[in-house]
Amino acid sequence: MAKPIVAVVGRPNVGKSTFFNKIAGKRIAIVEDQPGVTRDRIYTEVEWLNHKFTMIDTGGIEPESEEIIPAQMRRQAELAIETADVIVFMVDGRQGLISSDREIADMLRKSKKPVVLAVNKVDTKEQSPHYYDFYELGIGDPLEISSALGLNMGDLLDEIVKHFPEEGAEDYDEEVMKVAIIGKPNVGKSSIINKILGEDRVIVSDIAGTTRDAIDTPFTDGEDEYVFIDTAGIRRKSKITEHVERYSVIRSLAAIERADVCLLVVDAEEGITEQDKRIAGFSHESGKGLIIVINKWDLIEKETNTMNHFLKNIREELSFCEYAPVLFVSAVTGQRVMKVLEKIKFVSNQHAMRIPTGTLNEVVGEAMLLNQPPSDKGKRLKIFYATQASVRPPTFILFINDKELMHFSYQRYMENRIRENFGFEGTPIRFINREKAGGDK
Ligand SMILES: Nc1nc2c(ncn2[C@@H]2O[C@H](COP(=O)(O)OP(=O)(O)OP(=O)(O)O)[C@@H](O)[C@H]2O)c(=O)[nH]1
Ligand SMILES: Nc1nc2c(ncn2[C@@H]2O[C@H](COP(=O)(O)OP(=O)(O)OP(=O)(O)O)[C@@H](O)[C@H]2O)c(=O)[nH]1
Repeated sequence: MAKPIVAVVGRPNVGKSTFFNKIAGKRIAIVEDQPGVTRDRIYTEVEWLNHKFTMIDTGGIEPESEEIIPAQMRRQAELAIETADVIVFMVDGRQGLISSDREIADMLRKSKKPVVLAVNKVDTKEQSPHYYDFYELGIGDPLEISSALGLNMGDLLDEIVKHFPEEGAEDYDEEVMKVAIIGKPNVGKSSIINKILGEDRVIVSDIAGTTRDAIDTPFTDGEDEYVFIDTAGIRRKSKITEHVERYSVIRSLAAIERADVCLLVVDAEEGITEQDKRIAGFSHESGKGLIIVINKWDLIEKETNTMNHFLKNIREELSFCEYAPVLFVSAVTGQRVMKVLEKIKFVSNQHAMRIPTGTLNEVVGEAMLLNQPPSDKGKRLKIFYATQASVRPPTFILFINDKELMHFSYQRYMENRIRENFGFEGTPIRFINREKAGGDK
């Protein structure tokens, strides 16, 4: 099930960043510490009452000129409408209702997306003098909060999670391979899609009962069913160029959430950029399969080892996702483009692979014999038992004597042993360490 996305919108200065930081800084925000992952405050992972979701910050509007603000605000609201499952619309309880609030409210209402109206800067127990005015916006009951003081955050989060899609409300059948094609503008995403679709593949135009058909591209290849997620922006003929990098990253995040496998397309001439690292990092943290596609390979002058040099550089720049296969393609000449589909199918299978418990424990046991678990103050780490708890991504539970003794490097070693034995190419692997009660300590 795709993790829901929540976006916060509102005019400048109502307190969106303060709110975001409050939520992100709280204990409810879980951010795994993975070395090498570029992070900034475009998104944060939140867990509330057993609901996990991604909250995105559509970002500050540069107060360049009075005219530019409404246009940017509209763009922000549009982006939230396109990408989010629930929108938090924030207004200022001190300043009260102003015309640009109405303008955003109109857009949100028309979108029919669930919207939670947050009246911010209510720092005391007293109601905002403007409280009842906000009913005029036609978005239901306003909820008063103070982002600065962290008041009523729980009520707001309760309200947000109430609007999430039902568990199991999936867009597509289990066997459909959901693929997000991500990457910077102009790297050749649509050229690759068109090349793949151009060959003998059937584009399925009518998938009944989904609202997603306008933005996705489902197709079949023989028996195999695929869907390219959120291709509307990519395939649109006349494109509105996404000037703000943040917006294009947010769009990628939304596509990644809904996908199983991500195809990160990179321009060979440009190499890996900060933006590529950011979205690859998100794919990794979201536990998706990942394939790196170096496109425009026709433009590179090749000497001996050119490919190896590239590969080395990619591994350095994207060290946290060494598992991702790399393909060198040209959408223009068609070189190796058909390998892309093959790889998607392969990675999708790896992502969903299950290892029988017996076999897994043989490998874990052997790994412990080859390289003794670490010890501290005379106490040695013991792994009693391992089991694969879930797929997509493959997640292993290790029953151990003491969590303190499990070091990152040993976990890494275990991961490598598991990969050597079973593959898992293209997918991240997760471990959960669980102390075994009453175990032999
Ligand atoms: N009193 C009070 N002030 C707040 C509260 N939340 C935010 N502020 C203040 O409001 C101002 C604007 O807050 P920001 O979080 O930067 O607002 P924003 O909506 O992100 O603004 P942009 O980035 O310009 O879109 C800052 O001076 C905050 O300190 C609150 O709950 N109470
Ligand atoms: N030489 C060469 N040019 C390519 C290749 N793939 C794409 N291009 C060119 O690169 C430009 C951008 O290609 P698009 O497919 O539109 O890129 P995109 O990533 O979909 O771009 P956005 O939709 O803006 O994100 C076009 O002029 C393509 O003809 C390639 O493999 N080799």
